[in-house]
Amino acid sequence: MTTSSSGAVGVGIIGAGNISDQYLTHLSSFPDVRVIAIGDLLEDRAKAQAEKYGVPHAGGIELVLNDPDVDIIVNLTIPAVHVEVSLAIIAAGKHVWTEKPIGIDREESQRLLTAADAAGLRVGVAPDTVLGPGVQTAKRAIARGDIGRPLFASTSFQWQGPEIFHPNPAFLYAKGGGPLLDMGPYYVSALVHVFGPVASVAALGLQGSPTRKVQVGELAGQEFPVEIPSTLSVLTEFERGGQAQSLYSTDSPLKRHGIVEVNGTEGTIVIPDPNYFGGSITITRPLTDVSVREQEIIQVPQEGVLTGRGLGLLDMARSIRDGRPHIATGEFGYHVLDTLLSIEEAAATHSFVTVESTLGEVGSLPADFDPLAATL
Ligand SMILES: NC(=O)C1=CN([C@@H]2O[C@H](COP(=O)(O)OP(=O)(O)OC[C@H]3O[C@@H](n4cnc5c(N)ncnc54)[C@H](OP(=O)(O)O)[C@@H]3O)[C@@H](O)[C@H]2O)C=CC1
Ligand SMILES: O=C1CO[C@H](CO)[C@@H](O)[C@@H]1O
Repeated sequence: MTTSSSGAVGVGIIGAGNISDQYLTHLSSFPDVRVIAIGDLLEDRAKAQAEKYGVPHAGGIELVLNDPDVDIIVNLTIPAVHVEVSLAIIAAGKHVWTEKPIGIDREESQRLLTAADAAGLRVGVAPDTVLGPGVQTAKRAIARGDIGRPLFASTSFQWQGPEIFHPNPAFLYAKGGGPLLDMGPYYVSALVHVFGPVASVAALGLQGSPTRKVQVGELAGQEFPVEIPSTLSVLTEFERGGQAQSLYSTDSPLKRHGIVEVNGTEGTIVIPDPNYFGGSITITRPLTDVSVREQEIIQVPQEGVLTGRGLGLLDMARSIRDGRPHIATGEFGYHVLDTLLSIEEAAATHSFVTVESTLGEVGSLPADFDPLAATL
């Protein structure tokens, strides 16, 4: 349970891998949180990150779980152990912020939500990129009616795959990974912010190659198995109306990703890449004078302070202190996972699959939310 009631909220991190640099960079710049401890199975890895970012305590995982000044623990482990590590965090009496996806199956993810509820602790789930000024400004514009009634979205994520930058990419092609489970959380979360919960999905999938090779780092040249479909074409229907067509592929030499376009009765809005916190937002309106074929592209000014990973945890930390709900809840993360697993099932069975979970209103971050202000 939380220990402090004023001042910065104490944060611990479990997992000192690739993405920990981004979290440490941004969390260190938010005055309302303080990273107190970092742990990893490889203690030296945690110690190196602690030294780089001035974190006072570093060592193994238990060190973070047992730190009395830590209120929230960030779970930056691989997806296959997300729930195991998150359950240990709850058992230690701390709130969890976990990287995506919340877990790799429904049953274990529900177990986490039940345990957190029983303990009166919170679960927050990445991605928090969709809380950034990019997606949130676009969401506000759509809610204002700037494109009329939203009808359908197109999203696209295609490239040759994360092994070109990640030194240990096997988990990104294992169960719980792939373009769908690894990158789908960004696109599905953005769509759910705009359209609300998903009702049903249909999909086709394929696997470009049964094995892949590490391209960079010490393991370069090592072959690893591909356990998931590496290309999926998806149709999505939303509960409150609206549809989407989405492509997820790591089988394409042509890099074209970060595409999220929402078409409405009065315009099309282009939303920035949901893997990032901000970017260009534009609206294109129907031609009124059909003799002029040049379409005007209207730039929508991005509102809010641009930061990075850790923003959702900050919203959760402030919400805990204020006694209000945070935005990136465990239930939201569960609905996203449920949707992604339903897509996998739809591809495997060549059918439409009903998404069983649902959500109430999805909260928005106010335009004046300032991560860099000290408010606690
Ligand atoms: N890399 C990226 O660009 C991004 C990654 N993410 C997400 O962040 C998470 C971590 O990814 P990333 O940092 O890239 O991965 P890394 O492989 O770099 O790091 C994974 C971490 O998980 C730890 N780990 C592995 N197995 C276990 C276990 N059984 N128990 C406890 N810890 C374990 C590793 O420990 P050890 O040091 O001992 O190997 C390491 O600290 C994933 O959920 C990913 O989806 C999110 C956004 C971007
Ligand atoms: O979440 C993520 C963000 O983007 C990367 C690719 O560019 C992914 O591989 C990673 O897991």
